[in-house]
Amino acid sequence: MIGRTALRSALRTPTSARLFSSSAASNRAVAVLGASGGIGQPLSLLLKNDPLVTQLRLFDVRLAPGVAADIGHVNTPAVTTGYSPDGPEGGLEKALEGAEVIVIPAGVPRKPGMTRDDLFNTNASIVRDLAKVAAKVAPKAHLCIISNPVNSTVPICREVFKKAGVYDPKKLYGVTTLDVTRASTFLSGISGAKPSETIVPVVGGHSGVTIVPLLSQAAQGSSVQAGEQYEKLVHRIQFGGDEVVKAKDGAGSATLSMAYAAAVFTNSLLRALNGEKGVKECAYVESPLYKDQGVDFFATPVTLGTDGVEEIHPVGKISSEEEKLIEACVPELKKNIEKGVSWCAENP
Ligand SMILES: NC(=O)c1ccc[n+]([C@@H]2O[C@H](COP(=O)([O-])OP(=O)(O)OC[C@H]3O[C@@H](n4cnc5c(N)ncnc54)[C@H](O)[C@@H]3O)[C@@H](O)[C@H]2O)c1
Ligand SMILES: O=C(O)C[C@H](O)C(=O)O
Repeated sequence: MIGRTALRSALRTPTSARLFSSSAASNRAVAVLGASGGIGQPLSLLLKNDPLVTQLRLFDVRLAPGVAADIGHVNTPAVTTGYSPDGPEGGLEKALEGAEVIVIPAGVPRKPGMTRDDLFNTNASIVRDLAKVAAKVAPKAHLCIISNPVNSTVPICREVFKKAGVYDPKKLYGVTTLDVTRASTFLSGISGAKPSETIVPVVGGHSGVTIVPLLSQAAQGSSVQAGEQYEKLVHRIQFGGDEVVKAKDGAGSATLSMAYAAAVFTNSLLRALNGEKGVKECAYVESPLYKDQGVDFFATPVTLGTDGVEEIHPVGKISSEEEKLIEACVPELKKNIEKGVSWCAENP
């Protein structure tokens, strides 16, 4: 039987070095907007367990003080406060005061038969309104966008921040870590290698054909045979979200794996902000790589530093199959980005 001390230490010991890697402690205030939702709750719990988070501000239009009261009883250092629009703690503005990292999973999820773009009409205004307050109260914060359609909601945030005169392209990220997580899981299921050692860069955007896994760059990529096995794996990575939506049968989309992925991304960002060198994650950021084709945002591996995006890495050497995947990705991504930008112009 495990003793109390051993149990306590096991509970505190990272189960995944990747998830809970830490570096020098600093004061870091992280806000989660949409904190009571399917992603927001487990994400907030994981962030409460991240030693780099010193203040955790949870905002939602419902239930956030309750979620914060619950999570606040976990005996880790992050001071946790819940904020609702008309609560005594103050609303969104109060939640964002002094926030350095803002993670946004607010918005509606898909149901079977829907595309992520079908969420645009509802989520565009939710994200725009949250971004407006962030631009006013925490203009220097790093903004990590989870709300779908990410391909469009990230450009919407850029437009809001530009209009407020506070846009810094180094501090705006679409969180695509779940695609990388899935690619690692699915490829390791085939190769037999440990998932933690199976690193697959995933580039492009975050929906269907805009998700481009670069299996040729993974050490285990050669364990996948060209042809049907390769195509099935690519399809599974590109449409992994649909797999979960179907399995949940009307009750939403990926929440737990997304919370994990966002916690990984946030921890990487915090480590970089704290001065750790060489922290790299794939993220959907404003990028020069495909701008000549009208695509302002593109996910590739990005080195993070004390000011956010430090270096955007190119796609690198890819196979002819991957070239075709990028050819399919670019026009779709362009459409999604333009949709966000023009909607913002019409709905400032
Ligand atoms: N980027 C990704 O890889 C990824 C993965 C999974 C889900 N998502 C997206 O994340 C979003 C959230 O998914 P979910 O499953 O958590 O949904 P959910 O419905 O369970 O939770 C959303 C939460 O947002 C809150 N909310 C709505 N409007 C708000 C506002 N104006 N301010 C603050 N909070 C508000 C709701 O009250 C709710 O608690 C969806 O758009 C989904 O498509 C993205
Ligand atoms: O599929 C969805 O709608 C949610 C998310 O984008 C995902 O990839 O799981």
